[in-house]
Amino acid sequence: MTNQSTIPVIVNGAAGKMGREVIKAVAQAPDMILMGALDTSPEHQGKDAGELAGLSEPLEVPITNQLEPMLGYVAGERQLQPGVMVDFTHPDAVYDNVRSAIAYGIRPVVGTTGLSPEQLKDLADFAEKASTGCLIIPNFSIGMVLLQQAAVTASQYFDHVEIIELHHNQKADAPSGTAIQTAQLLAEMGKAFNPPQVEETEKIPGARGSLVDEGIRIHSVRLPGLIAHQEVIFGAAGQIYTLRHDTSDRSCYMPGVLLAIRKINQLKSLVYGLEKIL
Ligand SMILES: NC(=O)C1=CN([C@@H]2O[C@H](COP(=O)(O)OP(=O)(O)OC[C@H]3O[C@@H](n4cnc5c(N)ncnc54)[C@H](OP(=O)(O)O)[C@@H]3O)[C@@H](O)[C@H]2O)C=CC1
Ligand SMILES: O=C(O)C1=N[C@H](C(=O)O)C[C@H](O)C1
Repeated sequence: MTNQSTIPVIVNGAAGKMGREVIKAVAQAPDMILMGALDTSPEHQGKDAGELAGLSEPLEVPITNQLEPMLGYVAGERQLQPGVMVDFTHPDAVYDNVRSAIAYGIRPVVGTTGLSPEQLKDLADFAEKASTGCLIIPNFSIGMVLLQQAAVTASQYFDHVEIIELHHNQKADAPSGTAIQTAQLLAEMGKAFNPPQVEETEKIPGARGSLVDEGIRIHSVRLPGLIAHQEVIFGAAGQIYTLRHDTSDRSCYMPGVLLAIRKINQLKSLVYGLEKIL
């Protein structure tokens, strides 16, 4: 049953690991309706999004790869709230998807990682000009927001820190979007970390991980059996302080995704990070 406060949602990447979770969460949300399910994978075209997501009843929403007609269809719906596109696709696709959605007046809620700083800046300019909300959220779990807050606090007292992120081996991008965001948050503290203690030589390139903001290093592990995990390790004379977040099920991201869908119509520009809308 829909009414004027119902939010129409398109899920992009609907056949993927995250897309299927989002389909289930949206289908169960009383204030949302799934209006479109997009995915480019040929083997899933035409399948019912609900059945693919493991729901007991079909949602009568077939998977399609036709992004622009879908955006136009939802943009033309005048009896409901403005449309939202949730994107969990691929680092190579997300930039174009977001531009297209904004061009149609559909608000993007983006979980896909791997956007470059230049792409992020360009999308921020585009959203600003269109006066359209756009949420880019590297990690939708509350546990990661809390870990990052604890890391920012610890960084006031520790000068040495390294980040290890561990993920399943189907992940396309490295380092993870979350690790990059964590390093950025620490870098915003305005100090240089890890002052060199000796002259280091990497005997094998990459042995010391990737050097990102303000001297912070990120190490990426990819293994079957993992889902998504991150450690931020602070060191000082005689002590180690380790923060760790582990996910055991992708449902952990759904409260954050639903919150973003509900909040995005209050925004008129691009906002980066779940912590900004909590
Ligand atoms: N922000 C967060 O909290 C989280 C973010 N992520 C991120 O979300 C993204 C997706 O992750 P995950 O679900 O695990 O990945 P999957 O590979 O399981 O799913 C992605 C799906 O998108 C499809 N796809 C690829 N390109 C397009 C396109 N142009 N248009 C529509 N569909 C497309 C893929 O099809 P095919 O397989 O045929 O390529 C696949 O079905 C990653 O960037 C990941 O890092 C993941 C978890 C949490
Ligand atoms: O690919 C994943 O799985 C995840 N990707 C995001 C990232 O790159 O940070 C979020 C989470 O780590 C899971």
